[in-house]
Amino acid sequence: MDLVIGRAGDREIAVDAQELVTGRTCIIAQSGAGKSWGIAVLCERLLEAGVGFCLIDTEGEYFSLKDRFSLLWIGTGAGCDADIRQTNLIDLMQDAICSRTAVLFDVSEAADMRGEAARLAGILYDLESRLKQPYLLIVEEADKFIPQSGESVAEIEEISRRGRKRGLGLLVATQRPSLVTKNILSQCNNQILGRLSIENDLRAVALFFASRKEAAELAELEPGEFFVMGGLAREQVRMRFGARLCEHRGLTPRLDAGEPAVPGPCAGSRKPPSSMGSVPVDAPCGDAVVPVLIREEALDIAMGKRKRRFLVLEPEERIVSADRAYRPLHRLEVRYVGGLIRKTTRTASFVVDGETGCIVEVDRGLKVRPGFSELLGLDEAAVRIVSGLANGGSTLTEIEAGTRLPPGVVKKAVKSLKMAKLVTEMKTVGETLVYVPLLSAEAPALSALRPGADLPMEPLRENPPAPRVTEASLRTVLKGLEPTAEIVGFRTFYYPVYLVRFASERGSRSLVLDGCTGKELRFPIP
Ligand SMILES: Nc1ncnc2c1ncn2[C@@H]1O[C@H](COP(=O)(O)OP(=O)(O)OP(=O)(O)O)[C@@H](O)[C@H]1O
Repeated sequence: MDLVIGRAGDREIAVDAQELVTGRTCIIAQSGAGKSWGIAVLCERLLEAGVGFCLIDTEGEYFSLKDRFSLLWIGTGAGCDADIRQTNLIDLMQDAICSRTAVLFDVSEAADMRGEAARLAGILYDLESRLKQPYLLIVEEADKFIPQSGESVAEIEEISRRGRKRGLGLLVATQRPSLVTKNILSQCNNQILGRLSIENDLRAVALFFASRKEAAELAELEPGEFFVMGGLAREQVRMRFGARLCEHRGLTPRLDAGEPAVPGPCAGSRKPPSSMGSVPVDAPCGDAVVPVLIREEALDIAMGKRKRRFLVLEPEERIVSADRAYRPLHRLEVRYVGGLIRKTTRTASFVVDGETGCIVEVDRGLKVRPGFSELLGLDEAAVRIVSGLANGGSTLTEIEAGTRLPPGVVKKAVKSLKMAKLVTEMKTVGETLVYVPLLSAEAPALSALRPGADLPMEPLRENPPAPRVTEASLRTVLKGLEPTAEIVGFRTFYYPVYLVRFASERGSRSLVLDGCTGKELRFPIP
């Protein structure tokens, strides 16, 4: 039996249901790349075909399947069909296997997630040793249950080794293959692989590809796109999972750019107003992008970036610290009048680093562009002058003509720009001085700025640093660049980074690692 799960161009892509249900499959992709969507599509197709499965739901994100299908929801919350702590799981699972009923085993609020998963896997294995009915166990967030370092749930390992003969298949999903035990990954004869960009993770799935070059193609995939490989499909294929029949509850929470920032206990001043008393430690302090990298991996990367002693006289660096921190980022929405031929009202949405004023492009990680960093702290006139200076330089009178600013204002602004080392007098033409800009990067045009991707967010429950760059300082810079610019949306969120400090006999240095990709982020020193 074939199950149509998606498309490659105009071709429908189907997987072999027998292989899916009784084989060993891994579905791997970084956060936001469409794993839960893909798993839900697989579940919907299995439900349509009347094939039994049990899904260990760690986030409580699959219960919308009940909107359309009949399945059993075992969990702890209100509305569940059976309570995970009170039900007779052996009888329930026996009935489910025999009647090919799908079961949602929701451990999202269970006190002991691993314990519950172990109990379920043990019961399934024992029942199937006797019943031998095709049935599939789906394990979301496999790194929690079968980690590479630390103890695996033995019952799940056993299913991966000996389940097939009993008709009991295993599908494991993870966003971090490097953190899942190789014992199980290497047993997966079917693979559904989506976008990955962390080097360790690409290395961990390289075993499924003929060459490193092929594996590197994973970094190019779009959300929703996967390679289907192994025995599942007739040939290795790059495809996109199809539409969902039920609502997708794992939707990435969107930052609402238009909403004004609510000054919470941690926004702006870090001290809560006295009337609020002390803030509980776990009170949310804002929205933070979900980190991907764990500290051990950040340390590995830091070790690789250490300066090593090759010559006797070269200093050897030591790692002094590597700590996770949250960097404030501002998402701005700006309205302005633009257009070369016909002037119309336009909007630009973009993200600015709250420490330096750099523009950050948010994709799967951050890309840092100089942006406004050199212009912060200048007044509107100085910004207009330095960003408008011709490369070959301008005289004071030409600046006046170009900016339409009065002579006194131009003189004062040029003086402040000289002090900030952002302009210099290059030459004299007769008696007249010519000023040239010293900006290391051109200020970006508003029309060139992009909003970037929405990354998965969670509430931040620790005190983040207060941003140095304020809405008011950005407003001044934007007005200088484009007099019609108005900020119509401003929201601060937090991005995970690792701050690594090295020391040697010659001094110390620091670097910032992206907490989602592990890449080094080069921010200018404020
Ligand atoms: N095949 C698809 N078609 C349309 N939209 C998709 C598809 N796959 C993913 N998306 C979009 O991408 C978003 C993220 O997908 P999903 O929730 O499946 O990510 P994920 O890999 O499970 O992330 P995480 O591991 O953080 O839970 C979805 O909310 C949906 O909007």
